[in-house]
Amino acid sequence: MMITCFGKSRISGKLRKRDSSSTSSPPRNWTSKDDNTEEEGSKIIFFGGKNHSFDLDDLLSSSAQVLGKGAFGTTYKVTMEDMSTVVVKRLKEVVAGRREFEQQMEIIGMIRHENVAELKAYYYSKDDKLAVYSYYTQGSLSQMLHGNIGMYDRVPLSWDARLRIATGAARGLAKIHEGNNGRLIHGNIKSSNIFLDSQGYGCIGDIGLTTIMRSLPRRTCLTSGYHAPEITDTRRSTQSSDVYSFGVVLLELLTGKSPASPAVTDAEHGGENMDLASWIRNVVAKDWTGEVFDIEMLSESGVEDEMVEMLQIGLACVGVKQQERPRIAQVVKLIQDIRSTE
Ligand SMILES: Nc1ncnc2c1ncn2[C@@H]1O[C@H](COP(=O)(O)OP(=O)(O)OP(=O)(O)O)[C@@H](O)[C@H]1O
Repeated sequence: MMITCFGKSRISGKLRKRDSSSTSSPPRNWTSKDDNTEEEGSKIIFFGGKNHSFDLDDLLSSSAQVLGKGAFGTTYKVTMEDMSTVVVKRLKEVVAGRREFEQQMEIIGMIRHENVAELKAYYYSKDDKLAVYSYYTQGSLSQMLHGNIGMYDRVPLSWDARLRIATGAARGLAKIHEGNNGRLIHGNIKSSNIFLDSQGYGCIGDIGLTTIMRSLPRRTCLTSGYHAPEITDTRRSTQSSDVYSFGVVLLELLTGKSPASPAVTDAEHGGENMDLASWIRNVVAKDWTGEVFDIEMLSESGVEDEMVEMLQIGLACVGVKQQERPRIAQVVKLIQDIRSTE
């Protein structure tokens, strides 16, 4: 194995062939030791200086647990021998060639911000594409808002906690939009891609994959509740469509409702399912604003004005006309102004 250190090390190594049975949940070694398929020129690329706590062999021989399967592949929590933990995303449906894939990863790898999940390393071979991220122990915002219902009690999220999550996530997205000379987009902002740091601020994960992956089916976009109405090809997402998706997350934080959930119905339209943004526009137009907020926060006193301010920011973000949506830097400022101490 050859290691060269130029701030970012390139380590040549072998990636054992993908193991299609690696989707079981119990911790296990996720590649088979005796499968030594090697592809010439394939190497794992690390970011962030030469002090890596693991290399490719460590990664491949570690226990992995499936965290979930998303549109872009399977996500594993990998625990190394030294007990450090990373998240490895095994990407499927990559449509970019090696060069475009590497260029995109280089752009993402440059982003270092406390509210953005760090891309630690990536790997590209004909059969396998991996992205390695830092692991967030507290799970995603989606799990916090909607998880584990019926199994055991969720910890309710206070308004303060939600405000912090929104503040951090907005800062993270603003940093992402500064990437690639101000042209970088995320393309898949949603609550399962937002995590919490140790102080409870939101952090954005899964950066920059959308443009190198196959476009999501139109139906998925229509039913997810997160995609801006103008998006017909997710590879052509824009910063403005990111702002729309971020607005949906704000509305999700305020209402506690999942944008993809059929629980969002409109009685006046015969109980028809409608997306979260449309439902809230409807309710607000009828001047029933107070009724949209998550009942979990109803017992908190003196916060309704702040929630109404956030609702206005969310509604501006989910504007149907792209040109009327604010830029994310403006959204950061508006959210910070809700409470000047944040
Ligand atoms: N860095 C991370 N730390 C902790 N949990 C993570 C991390 N990245 C992803 N997860 C969790 O792993 C699970 C699977 O994630 P994955 O990204 O594959 O799917 P998704 O978020 O549901 O959909 P999509 O592929 O569209 O992003 C989700 O519950 C997600 O919140």
